[in-house]
Amino acid sequence: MLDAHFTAQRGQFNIEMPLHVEQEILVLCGPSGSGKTTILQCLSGLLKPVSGFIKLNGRVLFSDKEKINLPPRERNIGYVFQDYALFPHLTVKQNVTYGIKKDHRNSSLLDPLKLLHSFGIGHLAERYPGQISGGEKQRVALARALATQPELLLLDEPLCALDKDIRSTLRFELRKIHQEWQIPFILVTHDEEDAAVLGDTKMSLFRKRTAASGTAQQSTCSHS
Ligand SMILES: Nc1ncnc2c1ncn2[C@@H]1O[C@H](COP(=O)(O)OP(=O)(O)OP(=O)(O)O)[C@@H](O)[C@H]1O
Repeated sequence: MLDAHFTAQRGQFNIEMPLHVEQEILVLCGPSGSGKTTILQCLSGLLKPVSGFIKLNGRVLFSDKEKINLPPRERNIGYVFQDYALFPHLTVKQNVTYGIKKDHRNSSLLDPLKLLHSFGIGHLAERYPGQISGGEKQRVALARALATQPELLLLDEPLCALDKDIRSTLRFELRKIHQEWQIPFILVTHDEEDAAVLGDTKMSLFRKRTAASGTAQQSTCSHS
């Protein structure tokens, strides 16, 4: 379970974010620049919030009062980036193996090939990212993120680069993966259909101008 309430700042932009996510898919929606990526970056440890706290399954990841700010590698959070961020010089199998913690690499439970087969891409193990399609890259990125055995999975626009048919197949697969892994997912999307099909809960972000100069921006949110 994720429990968080923090504020963050990016230049003239600031946001206050209360979050409570059980084993569900929370969809974050909002216009461009409303702070969706900023929220994922704070949760994953790539950006330090200004104040507040972030707790995952009772473990404090960030707390300004307790002066705790765990680095990304100690947070146990999987992150699937918008452009998938696969290593182009590593094969599909090596990309997934990279996600497996060193002391688990010999465990049969986390066999990268088994993981690839469970995503229907076992036959692509020896190919490089430049030799596979967008939908296949998306599956590799998911397999790599889940290979770390995360307690929370963050997905930034995971389906945006894909065409309509593969998009609906992958929506269904994402829901299946979520049921199998039983961890909270936070998914950012601009797409109403993604939000409706994938989200157990939806949080909408809104931008408003706050400073007299009209340059400062603040985001607020509402749940549905
Ligand atoms: N490195 C940065 N320095 C200064 N301001 C930034 C930086 N990164 C983002 N911002 C600003 O922070 C605000 C929120 O950006 P963020 O990327 O979180 O929005 P988003 O909702 O994810 O947008 P999009 O849907 O376009 O990806 C925007 O106003 C943006 O201009």
